[in-house]
Formats: sequence, structure tokens, C-alpha cells
Amino acid sequence: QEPNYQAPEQATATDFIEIFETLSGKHPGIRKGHARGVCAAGSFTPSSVAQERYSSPIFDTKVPVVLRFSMGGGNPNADERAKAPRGIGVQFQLANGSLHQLAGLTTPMFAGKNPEQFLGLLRLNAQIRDGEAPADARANYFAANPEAAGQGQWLQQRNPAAEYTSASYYGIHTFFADTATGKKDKFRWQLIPATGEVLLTDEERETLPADFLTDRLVERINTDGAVHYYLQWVIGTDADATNDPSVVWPVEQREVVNVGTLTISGANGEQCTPINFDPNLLAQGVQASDDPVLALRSAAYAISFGKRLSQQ
Ligand code: HEM
Repeated sequence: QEPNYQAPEQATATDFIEIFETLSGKHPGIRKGHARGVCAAGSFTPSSVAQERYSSPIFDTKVPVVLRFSMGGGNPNADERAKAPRGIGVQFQLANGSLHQLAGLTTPMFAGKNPEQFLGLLRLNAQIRDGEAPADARANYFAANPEAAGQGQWLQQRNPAAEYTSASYYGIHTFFADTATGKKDKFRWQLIPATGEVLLTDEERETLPADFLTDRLVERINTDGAVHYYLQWVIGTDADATNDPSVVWPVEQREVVNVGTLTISGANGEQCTPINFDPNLLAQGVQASDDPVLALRSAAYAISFGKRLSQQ
């Protein structure tokens, strides 16, 4: 039978949990995605611009945050020198007792316009690895599913960041925020390191060990005391897609609102271990868009969380 290199018609959360295990093996008690990572903690200080413009309690006052930096994929020993996506999870612990969460990547786009395209790519990667499909099947897949190709191209075009704290992170999906005047802003969030992006040199990519990011994170905080990121909301126009995470908005031509500063002052503890960084856990005043990838994530994270807590 001819192998099928097309995107599947359907993609469920369980399909993803299965393909992550096929690609990365069974790792009981560990996250099924972004398996390798490190906790961090700090605070979020809202900007006065955000306080005036938005009604959400996210911006009421300075709040504690718990974070996790990670390598994409289900391998708990993932090579940190790889030109692969990295992630950040952030939990804002609001004064009113509610939570707000972010989970973003170091790429400004996702590998697919919908879960089906992403699942098809992951399944094909497994087939190619196992010799069940020729390596050039990926080019055929991208010809039929061009939206799945952009993230890999973007990653190949640059070295990964030198530290977890010298990378920008992107929310990728579209969200909506209630303004103080009763309107809605359509936005995508991004976290920009205050001291700028720093990438690995080619030499470092050859000489560093496969695990260096946690050491560098701990050293950075010990040396500098704290690390700062600007949390920015890029405001979309009617021209910008709300439901397609493979498309990057033209940020240079858009209004960018500095909504606050994220400060990281500790790392390598256990604070993030009990957290499921579900990106649909949003504080009052912020809503998810109709992005089908965002919608699917909650179920996948819940399955992974349940398995992790029950040592599966
Ligand atoms: C169909 C699409 C996706 C699936 C099936 C998926 C699945 C998963 C799973 C199962 C986990 C582990 C969750 C846990 O055990 O706590 C995870 C973690 C993560 N994902 Fe996704 N994901 C998808 C898309 C995305 C996208 C679009 C982003 C970024 C915008 C993203 C960012 C992250 C991050 C940062 C983590 C690590 C969270 C942590 O540190 O606990 N994922 N993903």
C-alpha cells in the first residue's frame, strides 16, 4: 500500500499524545510535550498604559509569576543546541485569586494552520525516521501543506538563542482584550528580552554540551540578580488572521503596546512542577480566538497533565 503523505482529515488530542510517544518514547511522569525544561519565578509589573487601556485585572497591580522554560518535543534529554522550538510557560497569580497563563514559543509562527496539518507533519517525521517514507516525502507534504513549512524554515535560518533569557517568545495565537471603553482589541502577545536577543555562535553550537541552558539561566540570575522581559501586545487590524497560527502578522506596521515588565528572579526550583500551563486559562477581560490549534491545546495538555501526575 502507498503511504499517505497528506494531512489527516481529523486530529484529536489523543492522536498527538500518541505521536509524541512514537517520536520520543515513553517517559512516565514527564510532560508529553516540552519534556525537558526548568522552573523559574518572579513578578509581573503592569504598565500604566495597560492599566488605562484595558479592564482586565491582570493589570491591577504587581503580581507573582511562576514560569517554565522548555525545549519543544517529548524528549526529556533533548539537545539544547538544536535549531528547534523552545517554549515558555507563565502563570500570573492575580491578587483577586484568579490566574492568567501564557504558553508560547521562540518562533513567531506555528507549523500548521490547523491541528491536522501539524499532526500530518509529525506522523511523516516518524515515518521518515523509521524508513517507512523517503526523506523527500517531506517536500511533497510541504507542497500540499505550505502552511506547515514556515516554522521549520524560520528555525533553520538562525542559530537558537544563547540563553533562555536572551530569546523572544511569541504567543502565536490571537486573543481579544476588553478595553476600558467597552471595545475589544485583537492582539497577539510577545515577550522581548530587555537586554536584546543574543544567539549562539556557530562555535558555541559545536563546543557546548547538549545541556547548558539551565546552568546559564542560574548563572545569569546569580550574576544579574534579575532578568527583565517586556510583555507586548501587537494589535491586529481587520486584515490580520485570527484563526491561522501559521501566519505572522506584519508587526512593524502594527501598533505595539507595552503592557508590562516580566521579571525573573529565581530559577531551578520546583514551583512549576504542579502547573498545567494550559494557554486557555485566561483572566477576566481576555478571551481566546477561534484558532483551532489553540482550541485543541487544552485537551492535549490535560491528558498530558493527568498522565504525568499518575506516573504514566
Ligand atoms: C496541536 C498543537 C499542540 C499540541 C498537541 C501541543 C501539545 C503539548 C503538550 C501535550 C504539552 C505538555 C503539557 C503538560 O504536560 O503540561 C505541551 C507543552 C507546551 N506547549 Fe504545546 N502543543 C501544541 C501547540 C503549541 C503551540 C502553538 C505553542 C505555542 C504558541 C505551544 C507551547 C507549549 C509550551 C510552551 C509548552 C510547555 C509548557 C510547560 O512548560 O509546562 N504548544 N504542548
